[in-house]
Amino acid sequence: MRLTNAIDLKLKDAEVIYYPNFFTTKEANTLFEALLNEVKWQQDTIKMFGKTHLQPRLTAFFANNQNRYKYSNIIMQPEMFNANLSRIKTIIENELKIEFTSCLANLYRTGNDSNGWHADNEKELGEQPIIASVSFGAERVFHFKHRTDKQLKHKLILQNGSLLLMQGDTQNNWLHQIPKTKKTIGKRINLTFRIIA
Ligand SMILES: O=C(O)CCC(=O)C(=O)O
Ligand SMILES: [Fe+2]
Repeated sequence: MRLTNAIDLKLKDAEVIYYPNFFTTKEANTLFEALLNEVKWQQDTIKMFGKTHLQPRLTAFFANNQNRYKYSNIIMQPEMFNANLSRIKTIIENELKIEFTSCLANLYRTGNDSNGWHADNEKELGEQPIIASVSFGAERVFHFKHRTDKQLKHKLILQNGSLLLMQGDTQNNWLHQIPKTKKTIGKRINLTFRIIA
């Protein structure tokens, strides 16, 4: 049921599948409210090109091991998964038949919050990172661009309750971002489940 209406994006040199109805709207709305209130959302300072900035969104990091996650010069120490995050993790694992260790959570407070062009290709994610990315709350546009073939771009809307699975060589060949938008929109929570060895 959860994997119905799957859309294979058929991106070149990548494996990206979008599951628009992974969670029902009712489940997604309930989880959105719960996570909004129970997660200790933080705004970290990142260092890029020698300058420090506040990240343009709030984040939190969870894992079932002690492994830290390092990116953009920040080191995130994991917290334990709470009950809702554990339930979400188990549902995803049972459907995808993949086990995850960690989850980086993002809260986009308004359209002015964003996530700049990047790939999730840190060494600790392995050579072909598998990332299962769940969205709750307001819809946001997600952009892909190929690293070397500049013609190749793709846009999709990440709907409330959807799951985006990125695997294979996706992170090696493509970058992704959540751009800012001038539209007045509500909050969005994104959970990216990862395997961090
Ligand atoms: O918010 C999203 O959908 C993307 C999050 C993301 O790319 C990340 O946390 O690495
Ligand atoms: Fe990412």
